[in-house]
Amino acid sequence: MTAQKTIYALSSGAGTAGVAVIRLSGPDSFEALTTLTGRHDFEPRVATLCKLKDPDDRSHLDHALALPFKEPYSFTGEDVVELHIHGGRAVTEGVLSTLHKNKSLRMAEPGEFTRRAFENGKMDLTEAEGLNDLIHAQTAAQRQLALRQMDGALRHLYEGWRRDLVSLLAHLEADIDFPDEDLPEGVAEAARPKIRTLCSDLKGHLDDNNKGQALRNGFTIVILGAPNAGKSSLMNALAQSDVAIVSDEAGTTRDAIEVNLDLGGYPVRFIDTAGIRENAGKVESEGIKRALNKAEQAHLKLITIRADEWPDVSRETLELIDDRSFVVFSQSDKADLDPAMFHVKHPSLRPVEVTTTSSVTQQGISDLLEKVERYSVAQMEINEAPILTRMRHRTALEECISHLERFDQSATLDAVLAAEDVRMAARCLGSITGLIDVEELLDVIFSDFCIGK
Ligand SMILES: Nc1nc2c(c(=O)[nH]1)N(C=O)[C@@H](CNc1ccc(C(=O)N[C@@H](CCC(=O)O)C(=O)O)cc1)CN2
Ligand SMILES: Nc1nc2c(ncn2[C@@H]2O[C@H](COP(=O)(O)OP(=O)(O)OP(=O)(O)O)[C@@H](O)[C@H]2O)c(=O)[nH]1
Ligand SMILES: [Mg+2]
Repeated sequence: MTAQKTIYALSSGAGTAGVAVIRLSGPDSFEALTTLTGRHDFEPRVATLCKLKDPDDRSHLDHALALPFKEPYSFTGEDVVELHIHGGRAVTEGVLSTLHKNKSLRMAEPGEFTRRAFENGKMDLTEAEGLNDLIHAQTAAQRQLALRQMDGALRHLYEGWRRDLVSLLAHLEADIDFPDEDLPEGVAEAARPKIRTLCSDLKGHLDDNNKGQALRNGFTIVILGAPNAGKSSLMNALAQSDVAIVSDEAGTTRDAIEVNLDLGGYPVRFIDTAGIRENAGKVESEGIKRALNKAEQAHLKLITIRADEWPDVSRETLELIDDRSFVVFSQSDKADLDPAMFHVKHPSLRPVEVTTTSSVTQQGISDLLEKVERYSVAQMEINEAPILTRMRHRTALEECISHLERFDQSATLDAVLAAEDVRMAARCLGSITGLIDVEELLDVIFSDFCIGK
């Protein structure tokens, strides 16, 4: 492999801070450190206090800690130098522009350090994705999920399955290449039950109610109902902040408004939407279209119905109520209503809960929040089993299953076809971990990272 160009980037966040870290990786990292300090006496994995200077005019840039790592024992597997500098704008800009003048270096692209770690075998793609998830984790449960994936939970699962397929494939191919040799009868037949078991393991793994994806992306709760039902007021009451505009004018909310909450360590996103009604004007109709669109993506819908208008509920509102909905009788301070009335009037509808709230008196708000938390946590709670977190993995696993299901038919027909199905299935698993040739995938995955990571 040809030596890669040495890259550098600010690895800590933007903005003023006590300390910032600039990271260099590649064959010229140590040389660049010498250029900045005029010193050669650095020891791998030992932090050394040193003065950084611009080699052109000897101007003083910072008093810094330099921490070098000798390849292959570094995050990227290459020579790495970390400069732990003072975190102000002038210092970071000064050091970065000095590095910029060094012709043997270039700025890192987003995710490039991690990409090199992957290319040097420090991690597979699922671990790299876990690392990215860890950096973006907003809640404790998301952090745990990401750390588990970084530790290789998915890598071991998918690699195990792939190894099983590769070993079956070896037998099938031996049978094709040496049909007259003294091999056991019906290799394809013998593989059949194993393939079926694997297929059902894969399906079991996929059949997770999208738990991992919900936990990773946040559990989406959409507040819906007629104009003036009190949706924006409810959202503000739940979030305990004035995120959405409230007014007595019907049709106040047009765009969907989001607020993220941490409920017991689990990420929940509330979305307030435009009131749904017929014969709305042009802008409001667009808002309603967006509301219905959000309703389709919702993990849970809060359907607000004004207590003081009951039992008058529009058809549009009733149609939204399903087994992933709570009915919320809003503005309970205006009318005293028993939640049980809902079932009496609409026995065929099956909302999970029916509650009453008032955004003015706060009646029922904390009770609703508790019910919402219980429901969403139950949908996201994970056990020890490795858990699927991405659409990319789901699609590849589904494709893998389709090849395995085709094997069942091919095995009766033709050993060559059967082997090809197994090979394709193994390839699908390999594309998830990246332990096969997946060059075109890499740009997509790593461009999603931050610079300096
Ligand atoms: N200063 C600093 N802090 C950091 C990082 C970093 O790169 N720099 N990390 C960056 O993400 C995380 C720690 N992850 C790291 C992972 C591997 C290696 C490393 O040097 N690995 C070598 C040696 C392993 C060992 O000593 O056990 C290797 O894998 O060969 C360093 C950091 C979080 N904190
Ligand atoms: N008394 C009382 N008034 C409320 C309550 N909730 C909302 N209101 C009032 O009802 C009116 C409409 O409230 P919003 O929260 O803007 O209603 P909305 O459903 O978001 O309305 P649109 O965005 O137009 O669809 C405002 O005047 C609020 O002050 C409540 O719990 N009690
Ligand atoms: Mg509103």
